Amino acid sequence: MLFKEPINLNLKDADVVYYPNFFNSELSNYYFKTLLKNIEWQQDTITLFGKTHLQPRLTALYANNNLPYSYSNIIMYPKTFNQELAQIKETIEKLLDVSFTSCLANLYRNGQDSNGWHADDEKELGQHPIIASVTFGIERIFHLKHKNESNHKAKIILQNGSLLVMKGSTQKYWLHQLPKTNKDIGERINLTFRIIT
Ligand SMILES: O=C(O)CCC(=O)C(=O)O
Ligand SMILES: [Fe+2]
Repeated sequence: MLFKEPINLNLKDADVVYYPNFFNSELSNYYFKTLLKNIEWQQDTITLFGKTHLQPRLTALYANNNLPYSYSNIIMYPKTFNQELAQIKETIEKLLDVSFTSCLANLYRNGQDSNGWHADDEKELGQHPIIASVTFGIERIFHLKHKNESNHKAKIILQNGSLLVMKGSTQKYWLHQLPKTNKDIGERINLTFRIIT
């Protein structure tokens, strides 16, 4: 394991830390290939302003409890962790000294797949949610913006094998997104470990 220095984004009203090479490239490539195959990817429909759309990415929910996760009019029911997800979860838990219950996985198939502006502030995540977000595969740009102060924003490239940790008041005061890109790029897997109670 390669624990390069973490980078604190030093955002106002937030606590966001980036670990560029949390997993080395060999292990990251192994996880990418295995998870692409082993995760039971699905594409849900979401309803926004009365109109139904396919979500612009594939998702899956895993957990060590049977609690569902609901957001944007979707309710997801978890599957039990497979071996790789359990291993990744444990590695991150050792670093952060927390126990996650759940993992919401995202598969961005190409540059046209995306994740719009949102905060992960659902009730079942609690008051100050900690979210550990891992990237495998093609790197993508990640945006953050303050909900009330438009001069506070950040952009970061989430590279293969990286870990981004958002905690404290981040979800209360900030939004984040993964925008589309017109670049002809391949797949990215994102794992967001969460505590759902
Ligand atoms: O793909 C990412 O890096 C972000 C995913 C995300 O924000 C989410 O699943 O809530
Ligand atoms: Fe999110």
